[in-house]
Amino acid sequence: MEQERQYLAETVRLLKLELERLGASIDRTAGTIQEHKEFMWENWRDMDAAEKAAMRTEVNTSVGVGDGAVMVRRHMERLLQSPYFGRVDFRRAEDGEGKGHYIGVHDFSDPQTQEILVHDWRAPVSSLYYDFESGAAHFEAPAGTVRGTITGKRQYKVVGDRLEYMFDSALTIGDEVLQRELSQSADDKMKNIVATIQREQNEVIRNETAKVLILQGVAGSGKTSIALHRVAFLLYRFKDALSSDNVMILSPNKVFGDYIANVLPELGEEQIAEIDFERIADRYLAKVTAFETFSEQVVKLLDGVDGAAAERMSFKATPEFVTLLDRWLASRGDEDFAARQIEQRNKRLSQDWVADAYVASRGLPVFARLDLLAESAASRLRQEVLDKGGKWSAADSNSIRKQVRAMFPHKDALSLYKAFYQAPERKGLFKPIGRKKIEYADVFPLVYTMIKTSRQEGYGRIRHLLVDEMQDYTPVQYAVLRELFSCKMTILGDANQSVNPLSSSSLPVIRDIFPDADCLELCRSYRSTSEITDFAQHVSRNDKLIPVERHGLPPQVLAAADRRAHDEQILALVERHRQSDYRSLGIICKTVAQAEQLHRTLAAEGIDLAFLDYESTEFSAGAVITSAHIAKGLEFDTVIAPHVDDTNYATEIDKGMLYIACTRAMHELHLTHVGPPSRFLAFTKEPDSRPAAATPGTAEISDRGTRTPVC
Ligand SMILES: Nc1ncnc2c1ncn2[C@@H]1O[C@H](COP(=O)(O)OP(=O)(O)OP(=O)(O)O)[C@@H](O)[C@H]1O
Repeated sequence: MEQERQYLAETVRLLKLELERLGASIDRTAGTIQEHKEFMWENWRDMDAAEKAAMRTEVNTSVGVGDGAVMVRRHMERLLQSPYFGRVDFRRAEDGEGKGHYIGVHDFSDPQTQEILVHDWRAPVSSLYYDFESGAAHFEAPAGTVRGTITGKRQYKVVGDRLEYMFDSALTIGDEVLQRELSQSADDKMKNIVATIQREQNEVIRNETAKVLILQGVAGSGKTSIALHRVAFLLYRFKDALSSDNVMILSPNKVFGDYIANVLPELGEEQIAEIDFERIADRYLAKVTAFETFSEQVVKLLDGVDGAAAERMSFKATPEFVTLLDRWLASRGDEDFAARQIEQRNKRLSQDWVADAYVASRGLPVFARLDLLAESAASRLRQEVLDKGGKWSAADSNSIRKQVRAMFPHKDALSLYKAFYQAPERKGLFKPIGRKKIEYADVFPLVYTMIKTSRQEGYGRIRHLLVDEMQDYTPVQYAVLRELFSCKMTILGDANQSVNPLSSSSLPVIRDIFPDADCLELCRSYRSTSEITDFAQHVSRNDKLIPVERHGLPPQVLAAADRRAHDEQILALVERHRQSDYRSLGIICKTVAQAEQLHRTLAAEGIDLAFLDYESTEFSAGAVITSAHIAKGLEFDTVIAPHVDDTNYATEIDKGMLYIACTRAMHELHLTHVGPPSRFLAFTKEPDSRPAAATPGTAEISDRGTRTPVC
């Protein structure tokens, strides 16, 4: 113990010294930059081009050095908050040398001796901590595999220079610390989990080779956390080739983007850019057509769609649809183009010349071929006219472009896409909303048509794309992603949490789209108490799910005589939450409209709640009211699911929403209804299937390691 205290005290002392040194060095660099700038302002006129260029380079170099030092200072400051969280004692087989390796969020070495005092959790040696129990172990160092024996593993909770507790854990990363972490109140934003990453999660984080990695994980298995830790790992591992500017996350909505925004900065990395499918659609369709959004489609679905609309959605949500559209588009260029003579200012290009010129560009998208043909025809005729002393104007080139366009019956990608539905077997499967707006189901088929028929700029600078909520995207959306992002991808989601069963993708379908992908699965669920997980499992069963044992109050399903009594019940639950130690509360309704109405009712009673709808961009901590769709990916200490009446939750889509709402709860779940409860809660009336009552607030800790209480 004394040894541990000394190690911590020495590490903190050196960290503080290093911070001071860095501060002074940053000040000096800032001074140098300022001097250079002043010199430049004063002497700019007298400097020649070479001197100016040299000066600029010098300033840029100083700025680069300063930025680097600022970044290291940030890391040191972060380490000072908690210098390390783990230690692994490893004896190398090669020379029998044994050493304790301390692990924290960043590397830190003694500036004098260069001895590593803390290893970054992403460093090769740190994988020992996550991947092995006591006994034989190995890790991949740059020079090759290092083999040896783990003689001990220890976990710490260090705050500043105080050792709050530590555990010796011979086996996996101790349940004790994990239990403590999971029992805590939800943070305002998603937090990092470096201290308790589990082995199966580490495998996902440290996979360096997959071009595409598909991660299927049950609700609460840490998919999103793990994907963000994976980004941090890749940025560390490939720091020379990859920067945060090259990584992007495709997230379901802006609220979710805000919720996860802290994880990478907490891990010492810059935030990565975020995008959603709506922004992609907007980028390509803004000047083409108005379109229904995903959220509008969800609202429509929850209100109930007719059979024809369901058929249109399902048809466009299959891999076969992509193949069909692809084939049809590929043959348009040859089958629908009719070469004709071009004539301008009494000069002609024969039909054969046109046909040959068009054939020469085979392989390019059809509208690019037409543009190329028009350009070469105009250039040729222009030359002939000018050679004879004539004049050529922009109007002549335009006229040629028109003549060429007239050889292809489709004006643009939209009319081409509409023509796809003129085939008798597809009649009625395209139905615009009014005259100018297309349904959501047509949005990505149209974007795909645009990409396949004309040159479109993609996202070339992105080298790694994270795709969250993979089950909510259709094969044609993946086809669009493949065209726009020719980079590595981490694709994650849960087939059990689809928002729209009519147009979602199952794991096998996604696997077929990326046949070379590495597929990994996370089955342990960490978020909720065993009682809540068991309850949610009765709503929608997933046999693969393994709950992490942690106990709390059984979920309550509360009946109310009428609407007024129902709202009073919610008021009482909100009050109860206020009196508790829990911080965050999510009131999760089926739809945004229901959330809005209840928000108004509760506001009239003086309850202050943050209302999140599709326009919201920020995740507010504390008490929130929203819909299940928007709550996807979020979590709360306490969840209240109002109006779980059978009329409200009756369809498969409703069931999905109920499951999402229940699985957002970490510690407490309450459901309220008027009239008969939803059919999906019928199990609550069968005594045998109810989760066993547990003592509130007790956490079942399986005692794997020896506990050394400190302080
Ligand atoms: N190894 C771990 N140590 C501590 N906490 C963990 C660990 N793994 C996951 N968690 C916690 O479990 C919760 C769920 O994580 P996350 O939101 O990443 O899961 P998810 O699989 O994306 O969930 P969902 O699909 O249900 O939205 C978070 O509170 C996260 O901090």
